[in-house]
Amino acid sequence: MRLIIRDNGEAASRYAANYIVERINIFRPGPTNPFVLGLPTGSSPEIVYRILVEKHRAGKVSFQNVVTFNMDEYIGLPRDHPESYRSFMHKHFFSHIDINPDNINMLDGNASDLEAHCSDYEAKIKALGGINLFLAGIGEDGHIAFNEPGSSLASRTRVKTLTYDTILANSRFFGNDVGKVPKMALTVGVQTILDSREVVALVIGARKAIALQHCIEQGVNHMWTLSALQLHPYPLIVCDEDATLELQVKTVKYFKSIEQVARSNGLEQCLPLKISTSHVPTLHDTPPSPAQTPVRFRMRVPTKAELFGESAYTVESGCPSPRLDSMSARIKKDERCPSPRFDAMSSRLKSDKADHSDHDRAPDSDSLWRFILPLQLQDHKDGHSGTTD
Ligand SMILES: N[C@@H]1[C@@H](O)[C@H](O)[C@@H](COP(=O)(O)O)O[C@@H]1O
Repeated sequence: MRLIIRDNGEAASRYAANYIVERINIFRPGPTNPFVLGLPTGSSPEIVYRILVEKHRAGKVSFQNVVTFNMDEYIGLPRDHPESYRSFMHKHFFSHIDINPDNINMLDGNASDLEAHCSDYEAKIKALGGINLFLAGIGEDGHIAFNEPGSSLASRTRVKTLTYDTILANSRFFGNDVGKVPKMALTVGVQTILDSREVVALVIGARKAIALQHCIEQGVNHMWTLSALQLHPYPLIVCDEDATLELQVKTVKYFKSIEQVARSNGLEQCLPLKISTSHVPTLHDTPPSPAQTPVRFRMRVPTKAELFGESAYTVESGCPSPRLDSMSARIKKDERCPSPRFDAMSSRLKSDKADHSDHDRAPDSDSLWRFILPLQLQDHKDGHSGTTD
């Protein structure tokens, strides 16, 4: 996960726009090799579109060989309604750039067969070889596109009923009249987004802070579908300071330090020039051998000694591999916290072996099995089959 934090929405949007321009230009798209770009709507990406248009006018980028797929569209709203996402895209972006109209793909919320339309949309993305970069927008409830809380993380383009939260949030575009906001929409699925080679999510404003916190500091959860980005190999979140309000200080500092350290080493936080696969790795994949990995992806992994210094190792007899010690072993005994909890825990650990540092050691495999086996036996006794509902 890469998190880029900028002072305000304008600066965050500029970063995202520059990033998109760079990715298109590096790709060098042509008529038979188009760059496939996923696009959002909403107030957040408006500045990105403005900057992309400026860059296009300045001759910095062409969209002639770019094919676009929009994320979502309301169902039942007339195509030319000012709040349809089709109108939004033409107003803010398509009518100002050199894109070939045939290369614009938008979901049609008035299609006669919505389900067939959604399958065709997926098929078209696939036929083009997948999406190179999906610029994603998120909602206050953590939805990505219109994948509302509870959406399957394996979902694809489909019909979706909007939550009351989303209807309420979007009523600002409909004269604050909740009754005028469509209750259903078409949206690409979470898996459609995860299949893209890169995802850049734009998170602007304090009202998105809780969603960002769930996405970054908590686990993957279908109630915050943005969090599915944790499963993507190249997710980039670009946000403003306000959106970080619910993050821990150490989280913000860490992500800022990643960017600073990379830059001080002459690197930007950027990806390999071309990402050649849209396959999202799973735990079942066999990792490629170094010989199979193209040179441009190969990175030398620093040794533990380089990262932590030699003193951070303890070598135990009978265990030839060096092992990192724990923080507590580096604190002198008389500086250790004398709290009853610490004492109770350490005395329980001490009972196994006299040496006080024992609790820093990983349990040997025998003791692990002693712990795991009774649980497994218990499972069988209770008739657990190991399957889930
Ligand atoms: N379906 C759209 C989303 O695709 C978009 O990301 C979101 C954010 O909108 P805003 O940027 O106005 O908060 O709005 C709607 O809910």
